[in-house]
Formats: sequence, C-alpha cells, structure tokens
Amino acid sequence: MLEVSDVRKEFGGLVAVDDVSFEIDDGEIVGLIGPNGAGKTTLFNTITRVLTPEEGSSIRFNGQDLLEVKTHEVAQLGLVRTFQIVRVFNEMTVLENAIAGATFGTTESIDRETARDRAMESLEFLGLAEHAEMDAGALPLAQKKQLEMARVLAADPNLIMLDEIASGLTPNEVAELSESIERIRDERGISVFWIEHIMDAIMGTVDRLLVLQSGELIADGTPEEIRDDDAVVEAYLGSAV
Ligand SMILES: Nc1ncnc2c1ncn2[C@@H]1O[C@H](COP(=O)(O)OP(=O)(O)OP(=O)(O)O)[C@@H](O)[C@H]1O
Repeated sequence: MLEVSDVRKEFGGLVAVDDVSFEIDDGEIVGLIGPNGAGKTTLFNTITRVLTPEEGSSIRFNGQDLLEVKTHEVAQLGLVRTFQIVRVFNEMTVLENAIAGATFGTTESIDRETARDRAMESLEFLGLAEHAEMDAGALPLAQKKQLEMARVLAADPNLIMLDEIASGLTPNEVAELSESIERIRDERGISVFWIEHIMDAIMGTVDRLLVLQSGELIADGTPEEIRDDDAVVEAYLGSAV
C-alpha cells in the first residue's frame, strides 16, 4: 500500500530523515516510535507532501508516485492524517467538523447530503452521534481526539496517519482510543500508521513497530521483536517496556 524507499530530508546541514525505507501493507497497523527529535514528524510531513524530500527519495501509495502529486491531492488518493496538536474547529458543531472531513478527501465535489451521511456514519462508528449538534469546543479532550478520527474516517481513506493522538489522555481513555483504532482496521479495512510516545497505547495494538533514532530507521519488527532488540532498548526504550 505505502512504499517508502531511501527517503531523506535535510534541514540545512541537519539530516532529519536519513535514507529511510519501509512498507505498510493492506490492513496493517504500524507504529512509529523514537526519541524527541528523531525525525518522526518530519517523516510524516514528507510522506503527506507537506515537505519535499531530497533527490533519490521515493514514496509510492497504491502504485502512485506521491512525489508527483500536490499536497492537497494526497487526501484524495486515500491517505489522510491527524496532527500533533488537535485541530478540531471549536466554533463548529461536532457534525460540521465531521462534514469538513468528508468533503476534504473527495476527488469530485460531493453533495451536502452525501457528505452529511458519511459524517454521521463516522460519528456513529466512534460513539459521537449523540453529540452531533454540540459545539466541538465543548467536548472533553478524549472525545475531541475521537472527533479527529471521525473526521479522518469521513474522508473515506485507505490509510490513516495519526500523530501522537493519545497524548494527554488518561490510561482508560488511551485504551478506548486504541480500541477505536483497532475497529477502524478490523471493520473498515483501513491501514494505520501511528506515531506515539505512549508505549501502552501502541504495544498491544500495532502489528509492527518502526523505530527511528537521529533520522535513521534502527528497527522494524513486531512489538515482541522490538522489546527484545538490544539496540532499541539501549537507544530509546530503557525501562519503558
Ligand atoms: N522546519 C524545520 N527546520 C529545521 N529543522 C527542523 C525542522 N523541522 C524539524 N527540524 C529538526 O529535525 C529533527 C527532527 O525533528 P522532528 O520534529 O521530525 O522529530 P520528532 O521525532 O517528530 O520529534 P518529537 O517527538 O519531539 O515530535 C530535529 O532535530 C528538529 O529540530
């Protein structure tokens, strides 16, 4: 589904992403971890075409060369993301937020009724339908995060990319969010690529983990393999697992 080959991104003399290669298959949930400044967000921004990588980098999504498409076209191809900082429109209702998501990902303009139906369906899927007419700004943080996912889901994606969606949540809320993410994969067949600092959120949910350190991909394996990887433990996990 997503094929990343030799992706490199430099800022001046700093190599933020250092010749990184990996794939994400249909129906996989893949986590991306690494210490602060490891290059995780830069890698996300490069894949979603917010940033342009160096010559020699290759990013293909469902056979399409993403380096050939414009930033706004990425979502239309079925690759939709959330951002590290919650971007819910507080002054709009929960439903209006989801409708904005539904219209964002379409290749042609869809009528308001179709967008509304798709938005309502996403809200129902994530347990937010009863709050549809409420101002999104009034939602507690955990439900704002679920709304972020509803917006992404309403765009009818094949792959969603989540940037630290579990941050700021209590352990119970994290568990609920992880369950939603598993349901999105299991019931919708959508693949997930997920940056996360909270190990408990991802260790039990992901099929595979990628570990970045100083821009380099130092490991790519199942959570069990990553836990047992001496280089990873030394570089990052320490006593966290
Ligand atoms: N626009 C930019 N200009 C210059 N340097 C940047 C820019 N964006 C990121 N960097 C640098 O690139 C490196 C990777 O940063 P990045 O934000 O991708 O790391 P990260 O793994 O997402 O970190 P965090 O976990 O703190 O979000 C860091 O050294 C950072 O300072």
